[in-house]
Amino acid sequence: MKKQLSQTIRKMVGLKSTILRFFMVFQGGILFSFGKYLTDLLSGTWDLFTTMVRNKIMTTLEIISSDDRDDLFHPMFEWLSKQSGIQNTNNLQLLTKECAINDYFTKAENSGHEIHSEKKVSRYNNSYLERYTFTLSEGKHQFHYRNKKIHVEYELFLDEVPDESTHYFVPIKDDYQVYKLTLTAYGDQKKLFQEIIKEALELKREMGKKSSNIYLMNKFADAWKRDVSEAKSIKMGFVILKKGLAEHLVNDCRQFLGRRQIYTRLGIPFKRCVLFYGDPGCGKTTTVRALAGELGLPICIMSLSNKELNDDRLLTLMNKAPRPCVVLLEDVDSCFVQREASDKKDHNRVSFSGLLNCLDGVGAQEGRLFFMTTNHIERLSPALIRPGRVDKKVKFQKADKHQAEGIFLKFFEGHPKLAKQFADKVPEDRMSMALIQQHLLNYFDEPEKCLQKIDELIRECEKSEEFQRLEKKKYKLKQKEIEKVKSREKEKLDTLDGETKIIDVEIQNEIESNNVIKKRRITNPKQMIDLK
Ligand SMILES: Nc1ncnc2c1ncn2[C@@H]1O[C@H](COP(=O)(O)OP(=O)(O)OP(=O)(O)O)[C@@H](O)[C@H]1O
Repeated sequence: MKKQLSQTIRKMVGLKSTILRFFMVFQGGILFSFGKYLTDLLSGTWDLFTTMVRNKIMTTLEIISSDDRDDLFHPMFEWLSKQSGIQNTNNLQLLTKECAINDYFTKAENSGHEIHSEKKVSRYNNSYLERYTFTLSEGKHQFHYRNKKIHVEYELFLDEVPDESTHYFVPIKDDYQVYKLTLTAYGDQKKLFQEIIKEALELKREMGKKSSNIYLMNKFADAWKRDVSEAKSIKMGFVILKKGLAEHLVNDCRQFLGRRQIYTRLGIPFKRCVLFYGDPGCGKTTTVRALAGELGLPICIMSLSNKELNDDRLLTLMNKAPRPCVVLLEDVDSCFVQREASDKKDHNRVSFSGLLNCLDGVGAQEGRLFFMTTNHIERLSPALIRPGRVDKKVKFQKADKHQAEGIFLKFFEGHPKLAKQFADKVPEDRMSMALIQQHLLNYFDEPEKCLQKIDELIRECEKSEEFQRLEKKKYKLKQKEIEKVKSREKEKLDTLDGETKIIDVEIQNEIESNNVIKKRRITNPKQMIDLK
């Protein structure tokens, strides 16, 4: 009985202590949570208060680098690096760069930075410049602009970045590096910041003139990324096309760009679409790049066979492209073989209707110059290339005499005689410009050898199946032409009543490689003409 009682008392005491312990922990938890809530509230209120005070007495300008826009970050960074106050700081970053001498793009890139050391080095007969410069480093800096002190904070975001619209932090995608520049000055300095922005914009224009202005799709195919490889923009003089074609294309584009008001007045979408078709390596892509360079427009290049690209992303890209700009859609045949193909809609790919929406959509109507390229025009759906959708079709053929001579002169400027001989040797419309370029590159320093060795290349080409096919085609066309001329002459002879007359027969045989005009003088009309 005693034992039982003592056990019951012990149990009750144990229970009580458990309850007591539980309450103590609970109480502690409540106190901790309350404390945390209170400190959060206080720090939040403090942040709000300091932000309000800062906004009242200071002006702040934030610039965030972003890969999907033609933003002001890089020009602003360049501009800041030029400011003497920034250069005087002890908080600098070393930028090591090697560039080809006379590489104006790289020079422009580094123009503002204090040069720590510069050394000329020679490698494989090329001169390079090894340059060590100081640039803005991460952290806080300050400088004076128009007698006002400006504080600069340069931050790098590795995991998250503040979203522009919501201001919440959002995760950064894999291949993005996001930087932020914050400029702060006391007082209402909006005007001062506007001046700074103006100067940065001017610098951006300068940089834009010298850089490539090429935009490529990013890894996710949902945004444009400026091509930072040191590819420069090329001009029309770089490509050697059939006589008159380059001028025609430039004039056509210039005319279009100058007709915005006419298009608007007539209610026609302000866009132009040109299809370049023909053999590979004949200069379709290069011509589009050169046209963009000549017109001083940015060029956005996209390959429709990219697996990441789909209809939605294509539209997004179109809306995000700079305006006006040149849009190059490469190898359109690879995705849009036939209209029916769109029925089997693959969600990871661009559908036929997706491309049509992209060409006809609102995003396309802002002075966009579309260029589509294909090696197989016959595979394209007629709906894609109908008038109104495609305004112009240009065929790119293999090199003619004029092109062969031009490209030889491009490599060996001081050898016009050799260039003529070279062009005489190259068979018309049999070799692509890319193939001839490869040959010229093989004998870069030896123009005579280059001329001599072209015979070997021609012999090799003659063995190829394509060459044989083209030869057969040429033979058939020639036969047809001869038949036509024969029947025309026969008709004329039948109407001559046996009189002796002089007939000049002119055959401009386009199929003939040298475009020679053949003349036959026939004194006796009754004589049979053999033109073979
Ligand atoms: N007309 C040309 N003038 C100068 N260079 C040319 C010309 N055509 C081709 N090339 C040279 O050949 C290479 C390939 O040219 P490009 O890519 O423009 O050809 P393409 O017709 O677009 O070929 P593909 O159909 O295979 O895409 C480039 O390096 C370019 O320099």
